[in-house]
Amino acid sequence: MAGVWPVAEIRAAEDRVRAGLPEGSLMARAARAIAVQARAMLGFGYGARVLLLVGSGDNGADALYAGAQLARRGIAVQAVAADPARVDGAALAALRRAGGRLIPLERAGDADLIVDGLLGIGASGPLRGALVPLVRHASDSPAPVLAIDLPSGVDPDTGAVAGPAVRADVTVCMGALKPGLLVGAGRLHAGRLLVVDLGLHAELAGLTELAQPMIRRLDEDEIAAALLEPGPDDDKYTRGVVGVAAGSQAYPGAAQLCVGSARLGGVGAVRYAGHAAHEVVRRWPEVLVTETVAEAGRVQAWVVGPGLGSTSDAVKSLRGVLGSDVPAVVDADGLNLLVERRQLLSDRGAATVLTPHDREFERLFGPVGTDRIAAARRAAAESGAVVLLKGYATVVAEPDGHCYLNPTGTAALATAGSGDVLAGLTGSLLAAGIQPGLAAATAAYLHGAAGARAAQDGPVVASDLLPALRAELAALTT
Ligand SMILES: NC(=O)C1=CN([C@@H]2O[C@H](COP(=O)(O)OP(=O)(O)OC[C@H]3O[C@@H](n4cnc5c(N)ncnc54)[C@H](OP(=O)(O)O)[C@@H]3O)[C@@H](O)[C@H]2O)[C@@H](O)CC1
Ligand SMILES: [K+]
Repeated sequence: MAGVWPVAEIRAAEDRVRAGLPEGSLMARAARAIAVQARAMLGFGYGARVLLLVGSGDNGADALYAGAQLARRGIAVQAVAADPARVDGAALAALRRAGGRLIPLERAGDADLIVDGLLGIGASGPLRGALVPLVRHASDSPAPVLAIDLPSGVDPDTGAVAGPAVRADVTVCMGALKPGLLVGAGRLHAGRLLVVDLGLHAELAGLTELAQPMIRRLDEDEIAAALLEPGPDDDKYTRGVVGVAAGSQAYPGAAQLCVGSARLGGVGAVRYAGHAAHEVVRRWPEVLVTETVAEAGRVQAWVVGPGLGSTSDAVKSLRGVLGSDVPAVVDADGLNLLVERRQLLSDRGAATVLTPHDREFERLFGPVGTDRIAAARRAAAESGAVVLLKGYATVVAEPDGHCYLNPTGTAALATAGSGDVLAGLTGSLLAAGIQPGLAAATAAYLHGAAGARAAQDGPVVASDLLPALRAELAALTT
């Protein structure tokens, strides 16, 4: 598990660590790690050309010290400063002693690697002044880009990109993950992430005095551990039964997709309740079908909403599910019906997971804005539900403020029916007994990984996600 830390907490931990170490030693470690990664990206040494983009803070100093190490290895290092009058003097002197040079942008030659040391966690607001042409230069160059700590132009806490921003191939992150590397546009700009251990984690854990960091990124091992494998004594009821109230005469496909993924999350059986029963059974003969939620019998969790429509029967299904005493996932039309029926949520005793995309979120909770983590947390606190805010990097927030940032996913998942698959899978993980926040985060992870797997074979449609999900689950649990 990786903790993800807001800038204020990273600063506080950094101050404590720094206090116990000789002056400059953290920066020396940072520079060493950057130089090692730069050489790995260059693939060769002598004669290679590196261009450093240097800002006026410590991010720029990191770049200059790393550049000095590269220059000592025979690499031709040029540095361009956003403001030559404000670069770190000692770091520039170190670069010069090693043979590197500070030059104006107009004289920068072709480079084999660009190092972005313009802004790190000291960034605030959109890029100003002289930084803009430097970022443009990096975008226009064919050279790969290594960003130090954070791609410049990305907000460290939210991942928002409000103007020009560096698009990195690799980001060497100092000390601890920041939210901006994992969420919003920042995830796209960061490229491959490497974290340099600067000894901050013990301090960060101590600072919060929490068993878990408030924001986490799940890794593959945790996902595998969350997927409870059935034991030899399990029957279809001990493994959990999930109910699906989705689809309608107009949208039977949503029911098929939602049921299709609900079958895969480790449950013993799926019950379907709705007007697409005929289509569901034709596609999935093992599913137990009824017309209404009331007739469906006992389940351990429900999914309600995909393709449900807005008829009086749709409202009945929603009421039936939310009136039950088992966990429920509400998606799509279910979310839209909730807008006028919020008391259905507040009256609930069991857990609820809401899975909105941005427009559905806005109808229920107001605009998402640029801080997706804050938006999901606000909605979770307000509704008392786990909120899974879909996006290129999905955010799952629990009512007490704990969050998961999903590391998997691809733009290929933005396709019709993809959300039906995610909702069904989330419901079956809930029915299998996984805690609501973890179930939602696990479903987002598997859905994203399945999307990436399916995309390897060409353009993805939602039906392709079902075999890809099976393959993903098999790869994780065997
Ligand atoms: N974490 C750790 O343990 C370690 C961290 N280390 C490193 O330190 C970095 C943080 O350094 P930092 O605090 O000096 O801030 P940094 O990001 O260089 O920027 C400050 C400058 O940017 C400017 N500026 C701000 N916004 C701007 C904008 N939108 N557009 C234009 N300019 C803008 C701002 O200008 P001002 O507002 O003052 O006019 C100021 O001059 C961190 O990311 C990591 O690389 C490692 O060395 C070792 C251990
Ligand atoms: K940077």
